Amino acid sequence: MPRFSANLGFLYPELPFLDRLEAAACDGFRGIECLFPYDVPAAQLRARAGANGLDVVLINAPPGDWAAGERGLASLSDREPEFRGSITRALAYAHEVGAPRVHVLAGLLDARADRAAAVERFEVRLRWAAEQAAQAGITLMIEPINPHDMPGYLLQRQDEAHAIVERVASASLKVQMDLYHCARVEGDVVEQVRRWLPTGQVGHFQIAGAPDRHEPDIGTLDWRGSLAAIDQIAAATGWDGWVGCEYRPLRGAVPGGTSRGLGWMETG
Ligand SMILES: O=C(O)C(=O)[C@@H](O)CO
Ligand SMILES: [Mg+2]
Repeated sequence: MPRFSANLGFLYPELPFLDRLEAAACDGFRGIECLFPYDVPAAQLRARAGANGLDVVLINAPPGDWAAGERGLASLSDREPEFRGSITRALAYAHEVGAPRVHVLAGLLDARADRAAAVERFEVRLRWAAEQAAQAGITLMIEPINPHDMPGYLLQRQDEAHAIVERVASASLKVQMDLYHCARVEGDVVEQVRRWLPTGQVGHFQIAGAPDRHEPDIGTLDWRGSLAAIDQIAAATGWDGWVGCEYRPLRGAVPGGTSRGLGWMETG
C-alpha cells in the first residue's frame, strides 16, 4: 500500500484543529496535510507534528477570499500582487513546518471570460512561483477539480494540468492527482493513473469515494485498482509520494467516526 496522509481539513472534524494531529498519529498516519493552516502559528503546527511523529506533507497557498467564493488567485486578472504575496506567505509557512509541497489553486473562470487568456496568465504566474519554490526546495502542485464541487474552476482535467506543467517546464511544478475529482470528470481512474504517474509529473495523490466524497470504499471508485496501480508504478519508477485521505468521514462529527471508517486501509 502507498503511504497515506491524513487531510486535516476533512478528517477528524469533531476535534479542534491541533488535536487532529494526535488523532491521526493514533490511527497510524505518519503524514498530515492541511488546506489553509495560516490561523495557527507555523511553530505550533511544527511542534505538534514533531511531538506526534508526523510529517507535514502538503499545505495550500492562501486562495483569496474563500468565504466570498474565491478559489485561488493564480489565473485571475488584476490580482498579481496578491497572488505573489500568497506564494511568498505559503512558501515561508511551508519552510517553517517542513512541508515539501504547496498546492496553488487556479481560480474560477468567469463564464464570459476568455479561457485561453486565463490559462496564459496562470502559466506566467506559475513560472514565477515555481522559481520562488525552487529556491526554497519546495514543489508546487496544481490540481484538476471537478465542476460539480467547484463550478467554474479553471482546471478540471488531468491532460489540461499536465499540458500546463509541460509548458511551464519547471521541476518545481507537478500535478496533484485527486482520484475523487478524476473519477467524477474522467471516469476510468486506473487508466488515468497508468497514463500519468509514469510521466514523473504527478507529485501527490488524494483519495475519496465517488460520487459522495466519503471513505474510498463507499461508492464506485476503483480504489483497490488505483492503489495497486500506484504501488506497481512506484515500484518500477521509484515514485515515493503520498496519498492524502481527503474525504468527509461518513459518520461526520460523531466522535471517533473517522477512526472507525479507516478499515478500508486494512482490506486494500
Ligand atoms: O478540494 C480539493 O480537492 C483540494 O484538494 C483542496 O486543496 C482545494 O479545495
Ligand atoms: Mg484534492
